[in-house]
Amino acid sequence: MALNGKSAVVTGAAMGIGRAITEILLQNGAQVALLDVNKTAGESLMEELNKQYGADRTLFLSCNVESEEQIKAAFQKTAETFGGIDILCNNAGILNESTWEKTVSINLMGVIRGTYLALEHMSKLSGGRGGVIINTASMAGIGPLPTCPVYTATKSGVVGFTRAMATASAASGYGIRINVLCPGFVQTDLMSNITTRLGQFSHLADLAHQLIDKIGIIKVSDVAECLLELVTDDTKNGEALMVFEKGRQYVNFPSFTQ
Ligand SMILES: NC(=O)C1=CN([C@@H]2O[C@H](COP(=O)(O)OP(=O)(O)OC[C@H]3O[C@@H](n4cnc5c(N)ncnc54)[C@H](O)[C@@H]3O)[C@@H](O)[C@H]2O)C=CC1
Ligand SMILES: CCC(=O)/C=C/C=C\C[C@@H](O)/C=C/C=C/C=C\[C@@H](O)CCCC(=O)O
Repeated sequence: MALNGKSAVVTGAAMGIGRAITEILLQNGAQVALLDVNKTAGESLMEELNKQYGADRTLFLSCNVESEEQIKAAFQKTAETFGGIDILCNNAGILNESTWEKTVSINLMGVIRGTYLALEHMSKLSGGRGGVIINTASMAGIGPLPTCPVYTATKSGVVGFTRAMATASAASGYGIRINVLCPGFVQTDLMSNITTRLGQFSHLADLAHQLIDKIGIIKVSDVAECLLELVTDDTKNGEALMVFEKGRQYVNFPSFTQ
């Protein structure tokens, strides 16, 4: 998919990986709707991006991915402003084992909600022009983290949901490719004060730091470059792309029918 003139939606766009995804999409010619629950950060970033890329290329919409109503309204506004939706990046997520129900609500249910609502705008079966959906999971969705079991569960769920939806989309004729991004440890706010985020597993903080030291920490731009590959390579559907200090690697899952 060439990005010139395409319209994208990025959730959790105001900071971290979502900001990097937004910027690489803009750099490659797309128009981007930035959705985030943090209105202050989102509006500030939009003003910065308007100066760099032009006011007609970005739109900030305050949106909590836990709310069906807010996502629905944001997608409708995006479609009205940009003339449709071609790309969705379900990126918003948190890490907090103390508020594990909220972690599930945002990380997994938010991705499912965004994907299903996007079908109404993107699927060729409902008048859309097809496109691509990229869900941000984590390497924790492939190699479980004992320090944050619920976070791990949400990311494993995003991997499984994405792969199932990719097959469903191909079989249904939606015209939508669906892939999942699995970063390792990335230098963002989510990585700050890790111990406080581990809840009842905070006694495993030393193990957490050992894992981080072993796996290494990458930059948000490393993740954004992988997202660009999954968006632009039309052969990619149902793929899980890991990215960590050793580089990028597609996950080879077992096949039971070939
Ligand atoms: N930082 C890391 O090491 C890794 C992060 N990830 C995933 O990448 C995604 C982005 O994380 P980071 O950029 O690291 O975090 P971050 O904390 O820097 O940014 C997350 C963004 O999402 C927004 N957000 C949070 N809850 C929201 C909600 N309910 N509705 C809308 N927006 C919401 C925040 O306001 C923030 O702007 C998350 O899904 C995270 O699980 C995956 C692998 C590694
Ligand atoms: C481990 C400390 C912790 O809980 C912090 C997590 C912080 C960032 C978010 C998360 O998405 C990053 C995950 C990175 C995981 C990388 C490697 C694991 O899959 C290895 C699992 C253990 C193993 O297989 O040795």
